[in-house]
Amino acid sequence: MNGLQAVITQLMKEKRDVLISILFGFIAGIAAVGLFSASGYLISQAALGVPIYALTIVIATVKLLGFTRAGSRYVERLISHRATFSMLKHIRVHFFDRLQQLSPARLQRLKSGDLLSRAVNDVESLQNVFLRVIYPPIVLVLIFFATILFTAYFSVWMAIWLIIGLSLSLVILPALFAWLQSATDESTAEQASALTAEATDMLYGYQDLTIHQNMQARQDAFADLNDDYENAIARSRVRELVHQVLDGWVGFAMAWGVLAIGSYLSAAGQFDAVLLAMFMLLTLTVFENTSPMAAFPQYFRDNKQAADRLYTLDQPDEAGGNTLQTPITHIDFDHVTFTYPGEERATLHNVSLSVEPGSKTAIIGASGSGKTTVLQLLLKLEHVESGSIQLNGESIHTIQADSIWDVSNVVMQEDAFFQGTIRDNLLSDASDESLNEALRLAALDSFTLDDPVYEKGDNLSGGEKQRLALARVFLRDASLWLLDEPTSSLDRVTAERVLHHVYDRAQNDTLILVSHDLTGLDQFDQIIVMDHGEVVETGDYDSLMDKQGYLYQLKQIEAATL
Ligand SMILES: Nc1ncnc2c1ncn2[C@@H]1O[C@H](COP(=O)(O)OP(=O)(O)OP(=O)(O)O)[C@@H](O)[C@H]1O
Repeated sequence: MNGLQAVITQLMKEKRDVLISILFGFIAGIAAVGLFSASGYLISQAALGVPIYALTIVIATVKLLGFTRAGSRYVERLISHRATFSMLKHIRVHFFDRLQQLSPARLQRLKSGDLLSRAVNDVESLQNVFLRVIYPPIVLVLIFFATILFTAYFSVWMAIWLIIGLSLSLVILPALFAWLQSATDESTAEQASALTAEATDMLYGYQDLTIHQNMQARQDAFADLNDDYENAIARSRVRELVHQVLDGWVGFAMAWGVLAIGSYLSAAGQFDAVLLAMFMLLTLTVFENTSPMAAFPQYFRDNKQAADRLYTLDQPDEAGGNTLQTPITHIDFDHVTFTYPGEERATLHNVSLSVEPGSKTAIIGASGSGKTTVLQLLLKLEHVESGSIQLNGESIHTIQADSIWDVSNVVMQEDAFFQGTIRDNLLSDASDESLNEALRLAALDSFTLDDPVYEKGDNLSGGEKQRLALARVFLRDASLWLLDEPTSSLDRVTAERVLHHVYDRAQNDTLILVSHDLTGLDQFDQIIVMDHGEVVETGDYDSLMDKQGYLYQLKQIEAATL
């Protein structure tokens, strides 16, 4: 299902309102046509000196049509806007529902500004889907259809002439302008989104941009984007105006044509000349209704793109799978190759490794060698491209991601912190006593549970954030520990103290630690050395040192630089 179809599905939840507004839109439009036609007839008859009492019915009809037009227009506006706002509510609920189901990796990849733009601008712009894209052509076709039937009763030639005008106004001009638009520039929705993403980036990076004296360059880039956006809006408005003017000309040409056909036919005795004014005004009024079509191509395109952008999130992530019934014991990577979406270069090549139950594994290697990526694949934050990962002998594809998270104690390099208190950020409903104990184990005993935490943990140091993340895992009761450089910002004494507690708690559990630190590796059952996305060495500390391979060389370099 494409985006627009998905939006229409949400709109159809308000089917009753949609049908009522189309009905009243039609009544209002046809009443206007009737009003002006009857007025034209009245003028002709009055000019011919017909006594006023003979025109009472026509005068009453004109008045009635006037009231009908105003009343129907009011009902149509009320109901069509109610349908639109209800549709927006359904779209918002659906969007946030979908957002919650996205995998963290996919959510991470959406730039925050872009996401904001989808949630606000794209949803807002979809208010035009019914009011400016679906509703006008339907109502216009109905009005034209009724008018042409009425006209055909008096003159087939005039009806054919109106059909030509209808095709011009409803099909040819909108198609021409839609084509012109698609040939010239990208949609304003995309430009608005780029602008919001840039503004969000500038806001978040304000401090760094100022320190690195790069603010001016970013402001210039922002101003350029803003200019592009304003120019795109201006261009689309100009196109809309030109379309409107051409549409008006079509209306006038049609009215003159009707006059010419009517005059010719009445000279030939096939048409009553007293009806000429009526058909002139009928034509002018019916074509006046086509003015919303001038904005149709722009709205159609922008709404289609907004709907597509919003509903790309509807493409499901990999299907759920089974729940893990037992804690993870065996972990096996078999010739795993992985490339991040959108990247050309593979990050992991042919990685094979095995982790035994209850063992302690260290993954070491140069920065960028793919250590974190191994953990991300293991946590199903990213999906394996070729090769396989087996947990307890079962393919990771068939296991639900949250059932892996359930049995894991995870500290990643950048954990998220929230505005609130230390207690809130421990993400646990354990007793205060347990929370304080976790803080103590993480060497954060100088903090109280009620100490404030700012947005994104801005009032915490790098090391405090790491310790808070460790305190979170001390509060969990999982048997697989996945720690990605959990103490890299801590001084050596504090790091050793905290890690001591980790090893103590993980005594009988399986632990994988990603680290740059080459000290203490002899405590591990297995060391995996990675380089450029490959596993270059695996073994325990003594065997790797005896082998005098990568680890040995790294130790030599470390010794030489100390
Ligand atoms: N989300 C991402 N999108 C694209 N490329 C990525 C992404 N995350 C990491 N990479 C790239 O993948 C490679 C491996 O990254 P990874 O974080 O796994 O390395 P690492 O060994 O953990 O590095 P470090 O020790 O510096 O944390 C790097 O070249 C990095 O640029």
